[in-house]
Parts: sequence; C-alpha cells; structure tokens
Amino acid sequence: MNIRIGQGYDVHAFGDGDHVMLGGVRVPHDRGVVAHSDGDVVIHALCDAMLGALALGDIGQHFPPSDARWKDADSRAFLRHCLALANERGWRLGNADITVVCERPKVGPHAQGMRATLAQDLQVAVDDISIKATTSEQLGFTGRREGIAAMAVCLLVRS
Ligand SMILES: Nc1ccn([C@@H]2O[C@H](COP(=O)(O)O)[C@@H](O)[C@H]2O)c(=O)n1
Ligand SMILES: C[C@@]1(CO)OP(=O)(O)OP(=O)(O)OC[C@H]1O
Repeated sequence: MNIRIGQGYDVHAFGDGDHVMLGGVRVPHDRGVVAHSDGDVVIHALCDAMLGALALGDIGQHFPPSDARWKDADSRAFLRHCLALANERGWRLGNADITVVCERPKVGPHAQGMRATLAQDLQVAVDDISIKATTSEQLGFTGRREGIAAMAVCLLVRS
C-alpha cells in the first residue's frame, strides 16, 4: 500500500487565561485551556491522526502527561516528532483536514495562520492543510462553552 489514513480527536476544558493555542497560533480569548502542555487541540488531534496512520499508538503514549518534560510544552514539537516518525518509516504527509468545534473563539480569522504554521512544521504546501470550524449550535459541552474540541484526518503517502 502506498497510502495510509489516520484520524484523531482531542478535547480540552476551558480554564483561566487569555488565549488558546490553535494550530500553533496564539488566539486571544477570554479563557485559556486546562492542559499539561500548551493544550493545542488542533495539533493534538493531528498528532493522533498521524500516529493512527502509522499504527503507533496515541500522543499520550509518546508524550505522557506524567512526564514533567512536557509541562507547558509547545505542541509544535510533538507534531514535528510525529512527522519524523513517519519520515523514518518512508512516509510523508499527503494532506490533512481538521475541524475545530467551539462557540468561541472565532477560528476563521486565524485559519490562514494556522495552515501556514502547520504546513511549515509538516513540510508540505499550505494547500495540503485544511482548517475548518463549526459551533455545535449551543449544544453539549462545546455549546455550553465549557471546552474546545478538534478532529483531524490525514493521509500519509510513500516518500
Ligand atoms: N468557532 C467557530 C465556529 C464557527 N466558525 C465559522 O462560522 C461558520 C458558521 O458556524 P455554524 O456552527 O453556525 O455553522 C462556520 O462555517 C465557520 O466558518 C468559526 O470561524 N469559528
Ligand atoms: C499532550 C499531552 C502532553 O503530556 O498532554 P495535554 O496537554 O494534557 O494534552 P492531551 O491532549 O490530553 O494529550 C496527552 C499528552 O500527550
């Protein structure tokens, strides 16, 4: 097989703070997120998608929340590590498609910055990275603004 598909999902609760990290971009918000690392749900979902495509477990197995090294870590390092794992095995990213679920912050104004940042870390063109967003129409934990979720799908192709 010359392609492998993977999917990932992540959630973080909102907590004290004045911004959220999304796709490596600092997005101003009236809340932060509760997390061991910088709590970037976009990158965490994308890491899990890539690890899933490689059948290499999940992000918590590679970067345990019990490990002080990952306290407040920049999640972009996790993403670059996942790419290295793929490259070592003869794979590169084909494309990735991500959906962020929250009422606020508005993701749209930051989507281009997120695409550029992720494309740089994953060594692909900006057109290979898609960022979408939706509210959940005020339903559920995202609808009550208790937290933020992201889903990611990626395709790996033979280098
Ligand atoms: N956090 C969000 C949520 C949504 N958007 C954009 O608004 C559009 C409408 O959202 P609905 O949930 O009402 O369908 C959506 O398609 C996104 O373009 C956003 O930027 N940030
Ligand atoms: C990223 C890690 C790093 O310790 O911790 P969190 O920032 O809490 O994020 P989560 O999405 O729960 O993934 C688990 C961990 O790998």
